[in-house]
Amino acid sequence: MSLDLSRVRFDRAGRTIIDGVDATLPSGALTALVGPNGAGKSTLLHLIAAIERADAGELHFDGRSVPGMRRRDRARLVALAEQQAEVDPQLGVLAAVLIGRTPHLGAFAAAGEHDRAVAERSLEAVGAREFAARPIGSLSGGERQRVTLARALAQEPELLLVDEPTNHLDLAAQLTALELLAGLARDGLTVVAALHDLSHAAAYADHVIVLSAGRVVVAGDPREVFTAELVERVYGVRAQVVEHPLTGRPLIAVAAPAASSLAPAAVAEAALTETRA
Ligand SMILES: Nc1ncnc2c1ncn2[C@@H]1O[C@H](COP(=O)(O)OP(=O)(O)OP(=O)(O)O)[C@@H](O)[C@H]1O
Repeated sequence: MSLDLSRVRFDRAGRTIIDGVDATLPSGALTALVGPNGAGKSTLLHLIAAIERADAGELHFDGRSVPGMRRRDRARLVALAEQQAEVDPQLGVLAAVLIGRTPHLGAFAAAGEHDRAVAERSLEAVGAREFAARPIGSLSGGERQRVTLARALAQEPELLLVDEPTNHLDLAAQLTALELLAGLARDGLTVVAALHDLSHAAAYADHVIVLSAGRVVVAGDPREVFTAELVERVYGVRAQVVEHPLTGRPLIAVAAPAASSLAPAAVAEAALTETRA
């Protein structure tokens, strides 16, 4: 079982934003989607969730076409947690998480005891149970981020997509969120997370996909993918990959390049040129 993307292309405003992406994301694993700003990470998550429709190509999960599914079936299969989720600030946290149960409710049926229990369990999992009775609008950015993830978990999906799950979180909360995602993957959930911190991706992901300018530069085991040369080429920074003194995982140390460095657009083009070569 896997999530398979084949020649996926997406154009917007006369530009090709996702440019022929081929990728196989293993199921029951945490895949990190990394790449510079504007590489297409969020767009790719939107295409996988079928919030946006690809202009070409195919997306299959476990052999089933995700965009081709009935909306309700898809909502049971895939959940997307992203920061920009619009929620009424007056809405209580538990009620907001219960929205995640919608695909599991019968037509016109209200959430029942089971749904409430799932919502509470989801809040518990992200360490946000104590906020259950508060209005969403009263939470800090990091607290809200956790509630967004809880809502996606309450959906009980097979495929969980998370856009920048560590954003707004303090150091300990970042690690807790990543541990949670890695733990869910170990329990069988297929998790795809767009991440900016390459060391986080190296420490927690089973599989990594490096995107640049809408194309896959390289994909595979993070211990093999993250080389200094790759990081320098894709991000235009100086890099060294060393062993993390506490965990033994790869730690990607970066520094600004000399003043004569390439401009970001040239870096993206250089990354892809080398890939094609
Ligand atoms: N509605 C739109 N109209 C025009 N261009 C868009 C639109 N949505 C996204 N883009 C462009 O598509 C590209 C990819 O955007 P996307 O948000 O997927 O990148 P990202 O890798 O998630 O970036 P970031 O790390 O900054 O969040 C960017 O250049 C962006 O400006």
